[in-house]
Amino acid sequence: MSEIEDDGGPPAVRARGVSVTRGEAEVLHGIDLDVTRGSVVGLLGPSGSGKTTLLRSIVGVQEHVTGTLEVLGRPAGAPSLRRRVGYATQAASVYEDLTVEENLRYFARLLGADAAAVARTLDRVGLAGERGRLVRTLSGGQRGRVSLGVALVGSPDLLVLDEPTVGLDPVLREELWGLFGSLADGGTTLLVSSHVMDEAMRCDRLLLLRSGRLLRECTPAELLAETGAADAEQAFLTLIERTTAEGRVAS
Ligand SMILES: Nc1ncnc2c1ncn2[C@@H]1O[C@H](COP(=O)(O)OP(=O)(O)OP(=O)(O)O)[C@@H](O)[C@H]1O
Repeated sequence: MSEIEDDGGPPAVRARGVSVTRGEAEVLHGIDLDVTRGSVVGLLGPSGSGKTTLLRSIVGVQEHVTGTLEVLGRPAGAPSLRRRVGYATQAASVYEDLTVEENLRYFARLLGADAAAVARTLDRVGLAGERGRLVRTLSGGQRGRVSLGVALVGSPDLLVLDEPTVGLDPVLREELWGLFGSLADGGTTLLVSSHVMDEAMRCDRLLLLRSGRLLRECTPAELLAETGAADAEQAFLTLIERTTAEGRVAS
C-alpha cells in the first residue's frame, strides 16, 4: 500500500518490555514491537485484549506504564510529540454545540494549523458538504469522521485511531480505508485498531494481540501463509489454537 520506505530514522513506535497495570491487574505483559513509518499498521485482537490500553500508552495518556516506549524516537507522551501524534478515541471527542468546521478550526488553532489545513481535512474526511452543521445533528458515522478530522488537521506524523470504522456502513468503511492508504502513501504512519478481522487485509502490517500479549507481528500475507487459512479471521483462530497448544506442551 505504502510507497514510502523507512529512511533509516527511528521507527514510529518502538516498545520493549512494555507492561501496563490498570486497577489491580496487569493488562499488558511485556510487549515488544516496532511500527515502521509510512505504513498502515493494524492492531487486531478480541475485545478486552488490550488494544485501547496499548494505544493510550503510545499517545502518552496511560498511567502505570513500565518498560521502554518510544514514539518517533522520543519517550511516549513527550511534550514535543504533541503536534506530531494525532489520536482519535473510540468515542468521538468533539464539541456537539459547534459546527463541523468550527470544531476543526478550533483544534487547528490549538495545533498551529492554518485555514488551508481545515479545508483540506474537510475534503479528506468527506465532510465538506456538512461543514456548517452542528455536530449534535450528525449521524454517528459523521461524528466519527469529525473526530478523525480533528486528529488529522495538524498533519501528524503518526495517526493513532481506536476502532475508527465501528458503526460505519461498508461504503464508508471502504472510503476510510482508502483514505488511510493515501495518508500512508504521503508518509503518515497509521496505527489502527480493529476487532473486525477482515479489515486486517487492508493493512501493510499486523500486530495481533491476545490477553495482553503480542501474539504475532507480520504482514497479512504472512499470516495467511503461516496458518494456511483462507481468511484473516480463520488465521487468527488457528494462531490462537496453536499458541494455546504450545503453552500446554510447555507447561
Ligand atoms: N479503567 C480501567 N480500569 C481497570 N481495568 C480496565 C480499565 N479499562 C480497561 N480495563 C481492563 O484492561 C483490559 C484491556 O482493556 P482494553 O480496553 O485495552 O481492551 P480492548 O482490546 O481495547 O477492548 P475493546 O475492543 O473491547 O475496546 C481489559 O481486561 C479491561 O477490563
